[in-house]
Amino acid sequence: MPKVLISDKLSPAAVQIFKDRGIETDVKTGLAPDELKAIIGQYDGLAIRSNTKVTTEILAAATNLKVVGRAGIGVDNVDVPAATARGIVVMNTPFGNSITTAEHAIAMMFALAREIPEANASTHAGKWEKNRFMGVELTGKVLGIVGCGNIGAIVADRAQGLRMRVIAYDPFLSVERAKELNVEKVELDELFPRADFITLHTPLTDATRNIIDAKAMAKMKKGVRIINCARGGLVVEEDLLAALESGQVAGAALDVFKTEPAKENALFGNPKVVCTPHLGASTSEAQENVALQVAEQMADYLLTGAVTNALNIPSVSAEDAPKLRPYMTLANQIGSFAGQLTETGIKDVKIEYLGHVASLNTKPLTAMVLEGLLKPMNEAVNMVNAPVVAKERNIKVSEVKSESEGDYHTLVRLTVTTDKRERSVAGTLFGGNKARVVEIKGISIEAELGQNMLYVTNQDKPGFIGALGSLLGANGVNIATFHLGRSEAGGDAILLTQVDQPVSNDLLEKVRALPQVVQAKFLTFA
Ligand SMILES: NC(=O)C1=CN([C@@H]2O[C@H](COP(=O)(O)OP(=O)(O)OC[C@H]3O[C@@H](n4cnc5c(N)ncnc54)[C@H](O)[C@@H]3O)[C@@H](O)[C@H]2O)C=CC1
Ligand SMILES: O=C(O)CCC(=O)C(=O)O
Repeated sequence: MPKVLISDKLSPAAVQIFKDRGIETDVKTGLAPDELKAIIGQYDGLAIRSNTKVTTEILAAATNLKVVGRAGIGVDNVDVPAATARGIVVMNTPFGNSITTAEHAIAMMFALAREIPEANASTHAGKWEKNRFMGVELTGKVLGIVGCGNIGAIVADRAQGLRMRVIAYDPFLSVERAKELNVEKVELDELFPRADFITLHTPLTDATRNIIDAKAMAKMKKGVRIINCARGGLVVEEDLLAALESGQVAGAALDVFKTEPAKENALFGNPKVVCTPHLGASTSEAQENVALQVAEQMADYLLTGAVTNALNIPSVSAEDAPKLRPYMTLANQIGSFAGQLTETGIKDVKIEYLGHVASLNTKPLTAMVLEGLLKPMNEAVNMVNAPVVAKERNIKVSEVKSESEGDYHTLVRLTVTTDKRERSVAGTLFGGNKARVVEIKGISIEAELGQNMLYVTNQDKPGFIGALGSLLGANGVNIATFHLGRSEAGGDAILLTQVDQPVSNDLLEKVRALPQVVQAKFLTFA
């Protein structure tokens, strides 16, 4: 039974889902990194929010971990490349808290415009400072959105409801989408001087880190107000403090900070700064959504292999998973077949998807082919890290897809080019779900790959089959199935036989010594 650790505060709905699906679940929040490191090895899944830092060290200790599920959007607290390298799926819940976070940004904008937190504190203190607080109206003001994805788009919609004019900077926002959202797509240098309010909704990446620094703030309209409900690292906090002090920036509302939990910060105590402790996603609705979603997604992956909202592996929906499953076996087998025969560096991998298979999502199948191909060279390879391992080894991987059928209704052909040769193997599904190899090196054959297989290439000459059968029999190896193919009478021939016992190296040498044999190899399949 898979075991999951929930290491951040998640709605109890998540525990219930794991339990209902037969997954043992421990909830241990507030663990120090060393405490997490000490226990993570026991778990197949780790469900987190933003507190837990899933670092390289934690991942190195996570010897059984298969999936990290982020109940939320940003995964900057997870070392995704390190997880990928270890074959661990990282998934998030990309929509569950977007409305809630957009609402928080709007709330922060109001709080800034009307100085609500300061006015609140002053009134509670019995000061009745009616003349101290003079706000600004939002109607007719320009809102500049930096990052117009899911949350940015909801903010745009709500701001338009408030009769604001919305402009957006997002290099990946298409002109059509901008039109649909009724926002004006602009460059960052145009947004800065035009916006009365600027709200940030990008992920934290190398391109967005410190996007709001002294230089950027100098380009802004004097008296601009800045809202950050995305990530602390987007804003240079010292530069913001200076701009607040000079009056260039009239106010800032921050839900996120460079260092979190933010117990100390130079901006704290500044009356122009409104702060919340990373509450963007904190509504009961959003937390219920993300907890349910992450638990379902993790359970699906651990129990069925279905992948949803993964950041480092192609998604396979629960609906597609059963259709793809027999192809996954086939893809892995042909990959493994070629991998076990490959003894020199691979330069190029071509995977052809022909007929019915071409109509499916082939990305996971390519990952499975690569897993099979690379595993003989690297035991730690799996479907998640295989494409990365291939890239690291400078292996060029290409897919060719054609839905038109040839001799087979559906066919997957793998061609591997090494420094020395090109090798190809192709397979199909019989009866809709039985994987069969139907072509090796362009020679037709029809074979089911069992656990122990002997593969021989030979010259098509009389006497070979009898000699091989006698040799195997004399060495206590029983033949279970026997498949032959040849290019032409008397030409190149191949033999693939399933045997009930493993073939020892000594016996392989004897097979290789038979006069007609060119190559003999013992292959194993899961
Ligand atoms: N405060 C909180 O509690 C929460 C914060 N977040 C943060 O909000 C961020 C945005 O979330 P979503 O809108 O759901 O993500 P999203 O992926 O839908 O949108 C992000 C947008 O940023 C754009 N972008 C990427 N690089 C950019 C760049 N260099 N300059 C300008 N735009 C760029 C993308 O094209 C995309 O449209 C998350 O990455 C997360 O860090 C999300 C949820 C809750
Ligand atoms: O889980 C949380 O409270 C933070 C949410 C968040 O920052 C995100 O989803 O990116």
